[in-house]
This record gives sequence, C-alpha cells and structure tokens, in this order.
Amino acid sequence: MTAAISVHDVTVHYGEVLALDHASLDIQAGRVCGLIGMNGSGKSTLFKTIMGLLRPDSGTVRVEGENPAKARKSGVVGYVPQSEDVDWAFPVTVRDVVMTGRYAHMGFTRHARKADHDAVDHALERVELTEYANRQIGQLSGGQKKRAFVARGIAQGATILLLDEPFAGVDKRSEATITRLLRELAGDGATILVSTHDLHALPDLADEAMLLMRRVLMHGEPGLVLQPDNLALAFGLDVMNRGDN
Ligand SMILES: Nc1ncnc2c1ncn2[C@@H]1O[C@H](COP(=O)(O)OP(=O)(O)OP(=O)(O)O)[C@@H](O)[C@H]1O
Repeated sequence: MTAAISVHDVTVHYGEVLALDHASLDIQAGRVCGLIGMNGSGKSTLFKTIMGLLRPDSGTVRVEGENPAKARKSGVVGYVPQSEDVDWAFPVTVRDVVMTGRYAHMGFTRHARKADHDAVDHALERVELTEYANRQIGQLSGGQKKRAFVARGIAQGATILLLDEPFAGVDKRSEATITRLLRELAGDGATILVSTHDLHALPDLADEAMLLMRRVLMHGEPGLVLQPDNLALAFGLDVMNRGDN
C-alpha cells in the first residue's frame, strides 16, 4: 500500500546547519502519528519539507503519491502552525482564518461562493467555535486558536493534517477536545502528523509515534517508542532520570 506521507532519505541544510540528515518515514492513511524530538531536532523542517515549502538537498517526498508543493496547492495538506509563527494581532476574524482554507478551491479572484461559506460553517461547528466566528483571531484562548486552525484544515478538505505543537499553551480541556477531534478526523480517513512535547498524552492521541533527531531514530507503537531507553536516545539522559527526582 502506498503511504499517504512518504519521506525517503531526505537531507536539508540551512546554510551550514544540518536540519534533516537522511530522514525516512512512511505514514499510512487514517493514522495519527506523534512526532517527538527535542528543540532543534528538525520537526518544523520536516513539516515544511512535507508541505513542499522547503526543497530537500537530496531525497524524495511524496504526499498521497504527489509532489508535495503540488499537493499543498491543491488543498490536500492542512497545517496548524506553532503559535509563535502567527501574528495574532492581524485584523482578521476566526471566520476569515477558516475561509483561507477555501482559497485552493476558489479561482484566482478568491470570491467566496455558497459552497465555501457552507464549508466554513460546517468546520466551525465541528470544532465548536460557531459562536466565536466573528471575533478577531487574537481574542481567543490558546486552545480555541488551535481549533480555529484545525477548522481551516477541515474547511479546506485536507486529507493530510500537520500540526506543530498544538498542545503548547493549551489547557487540559482544550487538549482533550483537540485530541478527540483529531481521532475523529483520522477515523474519517485523514492522515495526521502532530509534533508534541506532551508525552503523557501521546497514547490517547496517536496510533504511532516517531522519535526525530535530524533523522528518524524510531517509529512504532507509542508504548514502545516511549520506553525510557528510547526517549533517552532522542532527549539525552535527563528524561530517563526524571521519575527518580
Ligand atoms: N531559517 C533557518 N535558518 C537557519 N537555521 C535554521 C532555520 N530554521 C531552522 N534552523 C535550524 O535548523 C535546526 C532544526 O530546526 P527546526 O525548527 O526544524 O527544529 P524543531 O525541532 O522544529 O525545533 P523547535 O522544537 O524548537 O520548534 C535547528 O538547528 C535550527 O536552529
């Protein structure tokens, strides 16, 4: 079976900095995969490569069998960015943000039609943000902001969803809501790659987990990947000793 996300032997440099070093992974459709790695291990770089925003120095990336930039432009790939990467003061409403998910489906004029408005309404309902639709995006809680971007992916009809630390700065209740939502979307056939530092929540969230340290150190069942010996590989000895302190 062809993987929904396929990264083969990919190397990426930023100038002298080696960010991905012969990284390879395959994720099958309908799976939620948790991406774990310390700061600077290449998680965001991996996302950008899967979205076709960065061209690898070597190696190949396929998204649903397609060139990644082409897949992104056709709306196949939805992205929930890290909070730091968003200008929350920008004067747009929650509805506006979700509507950007429809751009791939609109013509060059970006004129929203009934089908676009209906898709946005449906997506807002699905993430339980209907009552916040006309709020400026910065006036939401951390968890609501993340849900707004998940709604953008739903409105877009994305079948691949990439989430860069969606649980950072999010309360437990929102975390549970987002987890439930991602599980539902995967149940509908979406393929989901989510980076997180919240290791305790991973077994509820993900079907599989991946340890990244410029290359994929391990990829498998969350229970196995989260074994202390394996985490020590990705994070160093501190994680192994954390329970003893
Ligand atoms: N635009 C850039 N120019 C130069 N170096 C970069 C650039 N973006 C990332 N890097 C470097 O590439 C490496 C991987 O960065 P990346 O952002 O992919 O890691 P990350 O795992 O997402 O980190 P974090 O958890 O802190 O977000 C790091 O050493 C980082 O400093």
